[in-house]
Amino acid sequence: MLVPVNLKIRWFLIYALFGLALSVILTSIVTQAATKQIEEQVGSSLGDVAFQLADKLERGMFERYRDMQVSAQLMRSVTTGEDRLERFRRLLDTLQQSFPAYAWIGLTDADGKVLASTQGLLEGADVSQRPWFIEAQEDYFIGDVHGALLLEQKLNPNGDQPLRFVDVAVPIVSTEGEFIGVLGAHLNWDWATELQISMQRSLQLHEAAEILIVSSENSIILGPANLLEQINPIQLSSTMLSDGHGVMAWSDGNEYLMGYAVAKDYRDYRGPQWQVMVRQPLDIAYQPIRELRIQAAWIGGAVVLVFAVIGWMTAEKISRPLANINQQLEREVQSRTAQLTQSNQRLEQLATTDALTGLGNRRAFFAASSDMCERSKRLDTPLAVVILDLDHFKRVNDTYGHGVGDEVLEAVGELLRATVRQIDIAARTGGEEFSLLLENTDIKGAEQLCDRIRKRMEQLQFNSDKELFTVTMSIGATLWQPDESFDTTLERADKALYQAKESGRNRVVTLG
Ligand SMILES: Nc1nc2c(ncn2[C@@H]2O[C@H](COP(=O)(O)OP(=O)(O)OP(=O)(O)O)[C@@H](O)[C@H]2O)c(=O)[nH]1
Repeated sequence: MLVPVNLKIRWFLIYALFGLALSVILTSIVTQAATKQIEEQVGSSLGDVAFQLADKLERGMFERYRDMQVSAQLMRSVTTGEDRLERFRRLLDTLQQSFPAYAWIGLTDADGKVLASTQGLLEGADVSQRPWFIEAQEDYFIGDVHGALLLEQKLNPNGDQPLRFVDVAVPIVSTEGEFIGVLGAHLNWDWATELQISMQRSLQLHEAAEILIVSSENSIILGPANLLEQINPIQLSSTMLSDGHGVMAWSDGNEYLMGYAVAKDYRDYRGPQWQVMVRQPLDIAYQPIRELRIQAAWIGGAVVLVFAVIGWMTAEKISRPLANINQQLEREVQSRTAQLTQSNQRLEQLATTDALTGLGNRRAFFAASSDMCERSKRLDTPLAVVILDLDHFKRVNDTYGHGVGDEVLEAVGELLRATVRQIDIAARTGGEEFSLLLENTDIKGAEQLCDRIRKRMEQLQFNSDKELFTVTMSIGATLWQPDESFDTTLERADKALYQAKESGRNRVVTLG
């Protein structure tokens, strides 16, 4: 037996949907976990690079600050001697050679006049209005990135890119505690660029990752050319101010996975507080997740397929017995319905049939009368109503016994059945009383038929133990009038019957 197709499809779909839901949930869990992991791993890797660069920058600046401090110590102890300035110049040159990023180192007097400098550059110049000189009169000074016009002309007369510098300056105070000058250095900012390039190598695995250095005034002092000098749009919250990583939206509308670090101070030394940011576009950082999603989609598709196939096969197994039961039930219901219909028909027949003669009973007669009156009216055809009553039937019973009487009644039933048409109604409406409804029959036709019945009855011979005998019947007939009730018609038929009895029995009387 075949399993119904829609049941299989339903089962198939339920399993497929279940598989789909399962793979969607699993994919979402896996990709969420992977996203977190990538954020954590890539973010901390970017953060590490930021931290290392911040540390290198800060350490570099700290070392320059120490260079200046040590040199200043040396210089303050050398206050005499004609070649004093020449010795200072040599010291500064040596210092410059020890660290090539020194673009210029100079010693000023207390009024800001350059006394000695590397390669004698700007000697005699007045730098009293320069921030590094002004600030360094009080305490050491670490300046942010800036250009320097005079130095630029000397050091880079044909350069395409303007030079940028950071300043380190310390006051020189005599042993008596008197301020006698400033030792200042301009550090070529290319130094930081080199550090940045060297760190960039650590980012090889992070495609499109960029390093940015932000000044204490929140301006981008190192990074991609299009971002230089711009204000850093990322507002690090107070909880982020130290080192860390996270996903952040940039002012270009893109999101970046970003590691960041702020250069740390050393003991009493306070550096320039540069902030290093290492950022990778989020869509590139999340590339592995996209790949994972594609893989998960393939696996999910396979899971859905497997589930669907299981569903299809299970449907065979589960639905076959169900279908069997269903069919059995259907057969059972059909058979029970047929039995019930038969029983109902039988009951209906019993309720409307006279058991002795097999003709319709009184109930059937009246039920049929309303239909026939209706049809007669509609078709405008006459309807004859006849009442037949056996004559002296009491005598038959009394003389030959009730059983013989019944046989007579049965014979009347057969006679009537055989005489009337299929469309007519013959019923036993009383003990020895019968009635007919004759469709499309006028009073003349009714009279002829009744007389035929009467004659046949008269001729029927009955056999009792004692003798042969005959029974006659009296018949009253009339027509149903469309404007009258059926009871009125019956009363008229009964009246005709009465007249037949009164006028000698074994006759037919018709009324109207
Ligand atoms: N055998 C038999 N007799 C029945 C049955 N039903 C009624 N009878 C009898 O029919 C008789 C009817 O008698 P009455 O009403 O006096 O009428 P009648 O003897 O036919 O006289 P008229 O009708 O005046 O000719 C009664 O004796 C009833 O017992 C039946 O089913 N079987």
